[in-house]
Amino acid sequence: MTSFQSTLGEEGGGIAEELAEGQRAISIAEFFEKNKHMLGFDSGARGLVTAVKEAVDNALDATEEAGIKPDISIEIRESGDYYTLIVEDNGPGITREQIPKVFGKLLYGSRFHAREQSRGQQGIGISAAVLYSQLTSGKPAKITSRTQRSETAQYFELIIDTDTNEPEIQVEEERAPGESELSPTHGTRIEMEMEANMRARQQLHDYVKHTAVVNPHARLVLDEPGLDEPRRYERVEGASLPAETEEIRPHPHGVELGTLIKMLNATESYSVSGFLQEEFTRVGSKTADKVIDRFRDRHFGREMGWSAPREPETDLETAIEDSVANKGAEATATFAERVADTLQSRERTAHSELAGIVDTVADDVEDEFDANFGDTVRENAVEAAWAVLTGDLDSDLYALVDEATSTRKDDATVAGIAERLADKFRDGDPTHRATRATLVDYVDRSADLLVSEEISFGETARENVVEAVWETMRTVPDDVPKVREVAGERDVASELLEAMRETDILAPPTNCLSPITAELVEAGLRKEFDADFYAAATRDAEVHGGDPFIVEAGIAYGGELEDGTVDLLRFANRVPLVYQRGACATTDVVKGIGWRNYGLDQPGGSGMPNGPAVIMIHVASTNVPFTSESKDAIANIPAIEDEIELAIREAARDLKSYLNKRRSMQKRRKKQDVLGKILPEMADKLSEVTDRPRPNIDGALARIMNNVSVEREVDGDSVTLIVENHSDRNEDPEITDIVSVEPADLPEDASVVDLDGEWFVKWEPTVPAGETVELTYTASGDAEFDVDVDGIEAEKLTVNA
Ligand SMILES: Nc1ncnc2c1ncn2[C@@H]1O[C@H](COP(=O)(O)OP(=O)(O)OP(=O)(O)O)[C@@H](O)[C@H]1O
Repeated sequence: MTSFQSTLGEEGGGIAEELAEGQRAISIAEFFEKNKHMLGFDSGARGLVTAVKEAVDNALDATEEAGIKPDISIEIRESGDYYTLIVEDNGPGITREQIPKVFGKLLYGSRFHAREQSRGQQGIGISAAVLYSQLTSGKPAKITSRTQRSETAQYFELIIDTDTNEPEIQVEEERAPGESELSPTHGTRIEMEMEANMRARQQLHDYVKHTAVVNPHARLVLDEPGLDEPRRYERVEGASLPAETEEIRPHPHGVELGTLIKMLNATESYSVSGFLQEEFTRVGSKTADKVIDRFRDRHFGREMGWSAPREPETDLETAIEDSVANKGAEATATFAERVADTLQSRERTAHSELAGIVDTVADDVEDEFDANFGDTVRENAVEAAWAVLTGDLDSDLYALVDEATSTRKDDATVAGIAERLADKFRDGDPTHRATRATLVDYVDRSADLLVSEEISFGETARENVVEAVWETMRTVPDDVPKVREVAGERDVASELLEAMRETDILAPPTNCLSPITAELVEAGLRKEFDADFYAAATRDAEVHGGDPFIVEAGIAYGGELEDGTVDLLRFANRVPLVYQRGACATTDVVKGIGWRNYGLDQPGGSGMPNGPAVIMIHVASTNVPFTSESKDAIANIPAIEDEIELAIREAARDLKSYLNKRRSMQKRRKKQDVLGKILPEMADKLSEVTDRPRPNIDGALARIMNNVSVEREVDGDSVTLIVENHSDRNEDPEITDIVSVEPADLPEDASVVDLDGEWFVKWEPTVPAGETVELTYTASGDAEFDVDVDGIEAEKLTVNA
C-alpha cells in the first residue's frame, strides 16, 4: 500500500471526495510539456531536427499558399551551452493579432479543418518547438513577421503559459524595415534558443536534402556550426510552384458514424437528399437518389413481389370484381379486367405496386364511367388481388430457390425450403416486406427446420437463396425520414451510413492534392542520386476516411549508389520522414514484397532487400494518418498500404526488366569475350592443321553473335561504311563518321556539320534484318576517320572501322 493509499479515507471520510480535491483539468500545453517525445522532442539532437522541420514545413506551406516561390534560410548558431535556431521565409507573413496564437498556443492553426493537402495538419508543430525551447533554455521565442501589405514588421518575444495554453507576451514592438532583422520585404522569422546538440547532423542534412528533392521550386540555405560556407540547395531552373490545391468536402465513402451524426446535426438541409448533395463531394441528385434507395432498403426493408397465376386467368378478375360493390356492372367489370390484365402482364407485383396500379385504373374508370371509386373500394380491391397473388407462394419460391442452388440439391430439398420460406412470408409482414437481415433469418430458419442427416443446406446455399430472393424484392416508395429524425436516432443514421458506403460513387476530385508526379519524382532522384537506372510511378487517387490520397514511388539503381541494404526515402505531403522508419507502413510494405522476383537480393525472401538502390515513396493526402503527433511514420491503414504496394510494384517492374536486360547483356558480353579470344586461335590452328592460308574471320564474330557490324572500306578517295545486320529485327542505328578532311559526294540522306576542322557526317539508315546497307562518300587526301554508332547496345554491336 502506498503512503497515499494509507492516508486516504483515514477519518472515515469518502475516498471519492478526497480524490476529487486533487482532480483538475489538464491543459494541452501541460500535457505535452510532460510528453514532449510524442511531438518528436525526445532529445537535444532530435529536438533540433524536429524544430527545423516544423519551421521549414510551415514556411513552405505559407509561401506556396501565397503563390510565392519559397526562399528559406535555416541558421543554427552555438550560444554557449545552447543552440539558437533561426528560420526565415519570404512568405505572406502573419498578422499582429495571429502571431501570439500561432506561436504561443498549442492546437491553433489554419489546416486542421481543411480537406486540402498541406504539410501542417494539427496546429501543434511550431508552438511545440516554442514550448521545447522555453522548457530547455528558459528563453522566450523571438518572432518577426511582416505582411505583404504592411510597411512595418511586428516583433514579439513570447512564451507559452502551460497552465492555460495561452501565449504570454513579454515584448511587443512595431519595427520599421531598417530596424527589423527580417531580410525579405515580407515573411516570417522565428528565433528559438534550446538545449541541443549536433549529433543528429546526418538526419538534419537528410531532411533538408530530401526536402530539396521533392520541392524543386524552393531555394533552401542551411548554415550550421563548423561550416565554412552555408549549404545551398538551389531551386531547379524553371520549376514552378506545385499545382494549387482546393479544399474539398468529405467523400461519402470515408466518414465515420460519429462524424455523420455531427454533420447531420450541423447541416441546414431539411431532406436527406439535400444534405447529401450539400455536404459531400461527388453527390448530385442522381447519386443522392441511389443512396436514398439503399437507405430505404435498410430502413423499411424491401417488398416481395409475386406473379399473377397464369391459369385460370379468370380467378384474379373474378376476385377483384367480387370485392367491388355497388359501382355499376360495366364500371366494375372494366375495372376488374384492367387491373387483372395489368397484373397478368407483369412478371411480379409487390404490394405497393399493386396499390399504385389499382389507383391508376380506378382514376381512369372514374373518369370514363362517371363513377366514384373511393378509398374503401380501392382497399378492398387491393386486398382481393393480393390474396390471389399470394395464393401460391410455394411454387413461385420453388423456382427461385431451384435456380439459386446447385443441381445437386434434390427436388424434395428445394421444395422443402420453398415451402418453409413461403410460411415465413405468410406469417410475417402482411405486405411481405422484409429487411435483408429478416430475410437471412427466414432462410436460416427454413433451412434449419429442414436439415437432417440426409439433407444438408450449407452457408453458400443459404447465401445464394438470400441473394436471389433479395434481388427479386423491390425497393419501397416510402419517404425516408428527414435529417432531424436521422440525426436523433443512432441506428437510423447508421442505416444511412451503410447506404452511403454501399453506393458506387465517383472517387473524390484530386484538385485538393498535389502529387509530385512521376516525372518529377524521377527528376528529383536524378538530381540527388547518381544511378544507372531510374523509374517512377504515380497512382490514381483513392479514398480513406473521406480523405483522398495518392501514392507515388520511385526507384534508383546502380551507378554510384552503395551496395548493402536498400535505402528507403519516405515522404508525406512532400515532407521527408526522418525518424521511426521501423514503425512506418511504407517500411512494412517494402519488407513484405518478394524482391527476388524483381531482381534484388532479399535474404530469407522477406525483409528489406539488398542492392545498390534507393526506393522512394510519397503519400499525399488531405489527412495523412500518422502513427503519432510527431508525424514520423504512416499508420498501417490497409487501403493506403495496398496503394503503396501497387506503386512500388509498378516501378519495380521497370527495374526488373532493366535488370533482366542487363543480365542478358552481361552474358552476351562474356560470350563475345570468349569468342573474340577463341576465333583467331581456331583460325590459326586450322591453317596449321590443313596447311592452308589462315581463313578470313572478319565479320565472323558479328555473324555468330547476331550483331550489327560496321566496317570501313577505303578505296582511294572513296570511303564506304558497310553496315550488316545479322540480327532478326530491323535496326535503326545513328552512325556518325568524324573525318579530318572535308567530305564530298555525300548522298542525300547524310547530313554534315563542320566543327573546327572536323567534319561530322551523320546517317540514320534503317537496316532490315539480315541485310546490308552501304554508306559511301569521298574524302580526298590523307584523311583520318573515327566512327561513332548510337541506337544499338554496345553488346550487340561490332565495329571494325
Ligand atoms: N511561417 C509562417 N508563415 C505564415 N503562417 C504561418 C507560418 N508558420 C505558421 N503559420 C500559421 O500558423 C498555423 C500553426 O502552425 P503550426 O506549425 O503550429 O501547425 P500546422 O502547421 O497547422 O500543423 P502541424 O502541427 O501538423 O505542423 C499554421 O496552420 C499557419 O496558419
